[in-house]
Amino acid sequence: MRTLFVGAGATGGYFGGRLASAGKDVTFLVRPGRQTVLQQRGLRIKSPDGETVVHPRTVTADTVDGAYDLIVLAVKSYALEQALLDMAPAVGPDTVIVPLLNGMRHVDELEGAFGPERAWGGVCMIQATLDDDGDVVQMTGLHRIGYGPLDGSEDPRLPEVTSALSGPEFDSNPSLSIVQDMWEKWVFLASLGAATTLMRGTVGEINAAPGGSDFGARVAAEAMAIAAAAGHPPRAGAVSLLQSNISSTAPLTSSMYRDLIQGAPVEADAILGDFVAEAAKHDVPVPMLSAAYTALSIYATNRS
Ligand SMILES: NC(=O)C1=CN([C@@H]2O[C@H](COP(=O)(O)OP(=O)(O)OC[C@H]3O[C@@H](n4cnc5c(N)ncnc54)[C@H](OP(=O)(O)O)[C@@H]3O)[C@@H](O)[C@H]2O)C=CC1
Ligand SMILES: CC(C)(CO)C(=O)C(=O)O
Repeated sequence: MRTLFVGAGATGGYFGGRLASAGKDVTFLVRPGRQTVLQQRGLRIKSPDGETVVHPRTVTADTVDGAYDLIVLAVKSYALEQALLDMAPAVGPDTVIVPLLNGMRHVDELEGAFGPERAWGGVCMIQATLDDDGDVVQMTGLHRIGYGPLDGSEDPRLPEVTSALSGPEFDSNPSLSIVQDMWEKWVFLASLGAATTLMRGTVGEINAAPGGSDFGARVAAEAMAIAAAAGHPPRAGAVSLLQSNISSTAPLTSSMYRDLIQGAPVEADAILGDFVAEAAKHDVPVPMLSAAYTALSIYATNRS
């Protein structure tokens, strides 16, 4: 399958780079600055297991070369609007689009732009970032991608998409319950994101501080209550994953926390703003999550 990754940052660069390295037909839609870095240094992935470099095919918005079978969307929520315009020439009648963004708002935007027959759901679990050289750094051994049709149907394109997104180097999961998977990921990330950004520390640091473990447990309980009220109560596996991570003593972070401490833009509206709004819709009290959203909104205003 001719596959286009939109964005070659931490997530797109990691999963697309691994697939390119495994010989899959992968192209990256990038902006000119990123294209120069990839041309000069290659796409380097630094992981706990070592370093890999690939020299992938890239296009920019003005050189998109026709329709792709599969598009993996890997930009931040605040870059979505422009990315949807830039990728439009790559969308054909049978294109499948798999987003890796956190939150849920991009689902409506994708369906609105390209139709429900092309917009699928997607999630990724990884802790990754770009370093000062523009190399992708995978910080832990976690690397999993999930995808599937939003209506949970056995779409005939699923086996081919699965094959296109499967490489030897990461876990790849086709799913017939992708909306539930995305909600569970949202609960997980909103909890980790709210806790780490409000407390300005890693999960391990929070749990080592007085009151920290109680705080983490309250944040997680609020997040699970929102999902339950919205009709997506986390399943047992998701509950235990969240509970074990939020009470961890390890230096776990979230992409939003890493962005915050680097002074970069944060996805506060898409990850916490929409989540808090969902709570209000269902009259679920969420004082901890609201406080985290307020704090991030102040940060966002002050940096603009
Ligand atoms: N990092 C992580 O550990 C995880 C992140 N996520 C989620 O994945 C999503 C992507 O995050 P992440 O990969 O970390 O973000 P990054 O900022 O690392 O990468 C995003 C990339 O998108 C590129 N981009 C933005 N607009 C366009 C455009 N119009 N055309 C082409 N490229 C564009 C940026 O390029 P440029 O260099 O030009 O700015 C940047 O390299 C987010 O929603 C995040 O929450 C999910 C799980 C884990
Ligand atoms: C919580 C985590 C690390 C899981 O992939 C994540 O999605 C993020 O930090 O954006």
